[in-house]
Amino acid sequence: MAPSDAARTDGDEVLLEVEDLTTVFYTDKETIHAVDGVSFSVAEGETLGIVGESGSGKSVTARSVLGLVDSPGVIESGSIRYRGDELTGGNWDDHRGDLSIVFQDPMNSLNPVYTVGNQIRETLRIHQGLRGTAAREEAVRLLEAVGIPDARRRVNEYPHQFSGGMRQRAVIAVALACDPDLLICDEPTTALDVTIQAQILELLEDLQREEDLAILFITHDMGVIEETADRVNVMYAGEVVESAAVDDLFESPAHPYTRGLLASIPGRTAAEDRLPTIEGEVPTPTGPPSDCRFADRCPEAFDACEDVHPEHVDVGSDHGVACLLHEEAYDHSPPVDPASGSAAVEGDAAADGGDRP
Ligand SMILES: Nc1ncnc2c1ncn2[C@@H]1O[C@H](COP(=O)(O)OP(=O)(O)OP(=O)(O)O)[C@@H](O)[C@H]1O
Ligand code: NI
Repeated sequence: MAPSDAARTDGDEVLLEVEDLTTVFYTDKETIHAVDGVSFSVAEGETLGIVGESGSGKSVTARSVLGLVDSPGVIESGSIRYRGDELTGGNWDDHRGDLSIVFQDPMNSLNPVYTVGNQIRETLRIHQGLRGTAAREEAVRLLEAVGIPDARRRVNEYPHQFSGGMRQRAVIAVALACDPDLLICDEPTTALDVTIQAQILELLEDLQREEDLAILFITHDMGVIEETADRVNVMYAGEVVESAAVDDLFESPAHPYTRGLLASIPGRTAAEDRLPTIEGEVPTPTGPPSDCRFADRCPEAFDACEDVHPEHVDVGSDHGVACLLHEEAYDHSPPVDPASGSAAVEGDAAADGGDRP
């Protein structure tokens, strides 16, 4: 049994299971381990967030899951299973419509020379075999479902006649036309202004409920994670460095990188005019890891962090972290055993012989 099976406690069926996924780009200059030993699973109807700075491997993870990694990239090892079926090795075609993706830039996802309705109907034809009136009606229904007013008229318009927010809604309608069980959203709101962003997030939430979708939600924004995700993977330089339920992660972040990302959310720190940011940037992972890839930016790093690659350890129920601060052999944190901690305080108080009134 895979560790992720054992860790899952709810009754929902596991839809997507990624295990030890490694995706490598062999460029002329270097070998980039863009995704390096990543494991996670998504249950039916769940939203799993993937968060991390630019270059951490979020999009390559998404493209790997969809079988869209192109040369010079290859899925080097690992397993991607959809409802138990292995997808790696070229078996994506059996599940093409089951997984669907919404990218960041709606203008690149829509073809400017076809009407929005045309593009939805084409997807309906390929993935659901719908044609003629049935396809036309379903296209209108989908545009209504994603909140486009006057859908019956607008279905005949071209992408450039839509505003940015409406275009992203149209892209989501195209993605839904596959009738997917899992929707992968790769920074779907990053190109939109804040108000529109909030509306799209709300739409995704509604759709998830109504269409019983699981969502893999990719963003660099912890604030968006808080609003959308049930569970979250924090990625850094190709690796998942922490994973937990969202509430858990926000209450007790275990990785210094996670704490850094959380500190950059507006409103969570006292000095709101100058948000703390993590100095430096994500390194390009050019070989198998021999250290903690975050060590040189980490405020809590110690010597061993430069020589030892941290393994995932459990720090709570369904809460894992890869950081030497949490490996016993390298324990640099103060004693955490609450029982012995309180016993020591009582002992001291008794020995002091009544300092307190
Ligand atoms: N086609 C490619 N050829 C070579 N390297 C690539 C290619 N695509 C991605 N990479 C590398 O893989 C690593 C991860 O990239 P990825 O796009 O997944 O990051 P990301 O987390 O999605 O970042 P962003 O927030 O900027 O979208 C980066 O080092 C990137 O340079
Ligand atoms: Ni990306």
